[in-house]
Amino acid sequence: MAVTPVIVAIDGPSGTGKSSTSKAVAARLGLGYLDTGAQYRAMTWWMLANGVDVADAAAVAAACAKPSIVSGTDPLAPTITVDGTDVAGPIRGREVTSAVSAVSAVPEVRARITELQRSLASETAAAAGGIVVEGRDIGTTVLPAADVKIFLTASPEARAARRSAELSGADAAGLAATREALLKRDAADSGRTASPLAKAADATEVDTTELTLEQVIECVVTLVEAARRPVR
Ligand SMILES: Nc1ncnc2c1ncn2[C@@H]1O[C@H](COP(=O)(O)OP(=O)(O)OP(=O)(O)O)[C@@H](O)[C@H]1O
Ligand SMILES: Nc1ccn([C@@H]2O[C@H](COP(=O)(O)O)[C@@H](O)[C@H]2O)c(=O)n1
Repeated sequence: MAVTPVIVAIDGPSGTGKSSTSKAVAARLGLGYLDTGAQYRAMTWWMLANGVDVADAAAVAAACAKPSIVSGTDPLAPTITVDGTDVAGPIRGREVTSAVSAVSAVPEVRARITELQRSLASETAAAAGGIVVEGRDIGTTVLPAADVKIFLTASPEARAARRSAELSGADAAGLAATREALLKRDAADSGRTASPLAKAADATEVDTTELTLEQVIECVVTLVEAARRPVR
């Protein structure tokens, strides 16, 4: 049975499992995948690489039209380039992670990246039969007409433990520091004026604290399959 393209928005705070879940759901259902956080990180990487003071919102706004940010939407091999350079590794570094909330709070940055996201989402959805887009404001602002909206949550302790597990040898002090850094970024992302991190009124909230990643993936796949409509 032919089905219409499905648009899936997955939002939530840091470390709730958005990327892992979105990639797996997209791969399982044969859909495209867009990591919008990677786009804000790529913009931040470019600002830092070009000596723009990320605390100066006017300077960030004046420069944000310059970089060419290109995202690949294959969930099995997502890519991100800036002016043709592969930045998938550098955008995960500590310097970018510390600066990204300041850059993403600038309205001109959001306007530019939101436009990129909308056009990529519609092109990819048409070509691949749908797309899973993950971020902070997808269900509220970027794609408010998405067919499925999910808001993932988890306790700060669970999120910090998951992040620390990625770093071998993380101790109790490291865990506490990771927890504080996650909460600081969430507070900045939720507190900004322009398109803050928020649950859309019509999103389904999934608390992943006590769930395995596989259980979260199953839950989202079930919601997406229920929303897919046959072509008339
Ligand atoms: N339900 C789960 N149970 C255990 N570990 C999980 C679960 N979901 C995700 N993880 C692990 O938690 C870590 C963070 O997950 P992920 O990167 O998907 O989160 P995120 O919400 O995309 O984070 P960020 O917003 O910071 O990019 C990863 O190591 C992932 O494997
Ligand atoms: N839709 C989005 C997605 C992300 N951000 C900002 O980017 C930061 C990094 O996101 P990760 O998912 O890679 O951790 C995030 O902290 C936000 O500042 C955003 O504003 N909107």
